Amino acid sequence: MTELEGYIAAQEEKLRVLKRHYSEYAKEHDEASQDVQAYLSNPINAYLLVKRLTTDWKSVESQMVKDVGEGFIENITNYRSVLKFPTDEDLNGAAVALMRLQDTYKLDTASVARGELNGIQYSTELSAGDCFELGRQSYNNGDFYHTVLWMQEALQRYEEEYNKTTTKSDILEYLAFSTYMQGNVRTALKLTDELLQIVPTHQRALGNRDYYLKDLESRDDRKKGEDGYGSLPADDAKVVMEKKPKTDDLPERELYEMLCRNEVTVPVDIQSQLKCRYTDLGSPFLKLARVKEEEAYLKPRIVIFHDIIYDPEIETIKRLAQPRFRRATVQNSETGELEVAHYRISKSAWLSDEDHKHIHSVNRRVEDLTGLTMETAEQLQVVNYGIGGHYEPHYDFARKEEHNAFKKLGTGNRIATVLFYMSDVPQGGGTVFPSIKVALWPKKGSAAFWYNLYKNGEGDFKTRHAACPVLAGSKWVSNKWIHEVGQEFRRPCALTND
Ligand SMILES: O=C(O)CCC(=O)C(=O)O
Ligand SMILES: [Fe+2]
Repeated sequence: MTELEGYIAAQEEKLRVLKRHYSEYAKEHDEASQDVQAYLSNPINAYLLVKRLTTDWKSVESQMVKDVGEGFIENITNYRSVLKFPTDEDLNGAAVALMRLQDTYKLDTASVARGELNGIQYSTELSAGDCFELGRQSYNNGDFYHTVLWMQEALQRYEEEYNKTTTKSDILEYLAFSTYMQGNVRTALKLTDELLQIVPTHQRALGNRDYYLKDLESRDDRKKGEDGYGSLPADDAKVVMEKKPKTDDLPERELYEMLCRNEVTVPVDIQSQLKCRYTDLGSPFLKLARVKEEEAYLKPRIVIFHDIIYDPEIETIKRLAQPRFRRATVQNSETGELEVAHYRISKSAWLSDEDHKHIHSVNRRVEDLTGLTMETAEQLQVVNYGIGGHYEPHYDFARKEEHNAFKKLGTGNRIATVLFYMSDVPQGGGTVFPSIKVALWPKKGSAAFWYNLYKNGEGDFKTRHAACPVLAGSKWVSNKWIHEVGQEFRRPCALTND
């Protein structure tokens, strides 16, 4: 901002000098043109005219070519090497996050454009240009469903805008083609005609119009029993249509999203069996400091410990994690390699006992709560989800077919998970278990605990869970993943699941 302000001031100064020169020229020109002969017969005028067209004019020219931006651009470039500016990829990520929120929480486009999320007014409105950019990002991702929604919104806002922030022809071009890709040829044709009324020579629109007309004809022919499918125009052929929603994961997906919207709850007959209690969990250490334990489900047993991690500890964890944050990764089930994935969007870092006495206390507490050894546990994983951050349904344990998972560690599979909530989340951000219809809502200071494996070592598929997208606020959690090795006497194994 400082550089831009400085640049504007320098540019204004340049224009001020040029304007002063101009008005001098204009004044003299007016006077001279009344009677050129008389004007030039005055030797002083003659001298001044020559001067104005030589040294003075050189100064005007040099002012005109002077690049006042150079120094400011240089400063901005220097800043960029120190401050990390967002990239085009970040812009795309932010747009995708908005679409994810829109889908998961069933937000209608007009409300989002008004800056309203689930009835709560958060931000300023989006301009037609802002909506257009969201549409354009969706288009570049091959997501024509959202392109149509956002281009329609852009169009509506464009009509109402006094200071136009985009052009109608640009909106129409994207809207028409995406409408076609969504399978609506007639509307695409209508929109293209509208575009051609504004820009009659628009080459792509003319080409698309012919194409849509042929497509319509061939559809009519097909109806008459003839064959032939249209193909895409060459320059658009690379865009592959993504159908929404994907059908293969529909049931779980649907449940997951419904749980995130708090539309599903645990069946009443199960709910009625759930208890909460103060307990020492059989730990001598907790005898004098019993914990608040609340059951969230029985098979598998999922419990919440309330007020189990303290604010000073949370502050330490956040402070230590922040500089170490990297984009969260997931393990490729075939290669065992860690990689970034669209289905897990967050930042994460690992903290160990040695990092701070608070980390040691937290780990010790996990041991007391669970009765399991921390000898083979992973370090504490700190995770921060921003707006739209999420983790789609997954298991914490490795499946049999994942041969490379956890092998290097030599500590067996992830027997149990303790998930600490280190922030409240104003909207969204639940931890949900689709197959048992459980939703846990983050509450600063509490923790969830469950076994991922049965006593016979088999994975419990009902523990499949997800972190819902954060709709408002920032979500902080810590994972403590406990492993099998060393638990032989603490959680003796059994021959069967139950
Ligand atoms: O953040 C959550 O609510 C769940 C996180 C989770 O499942 C994981 O990190 O494995
Ligand atoms: Fe998980």
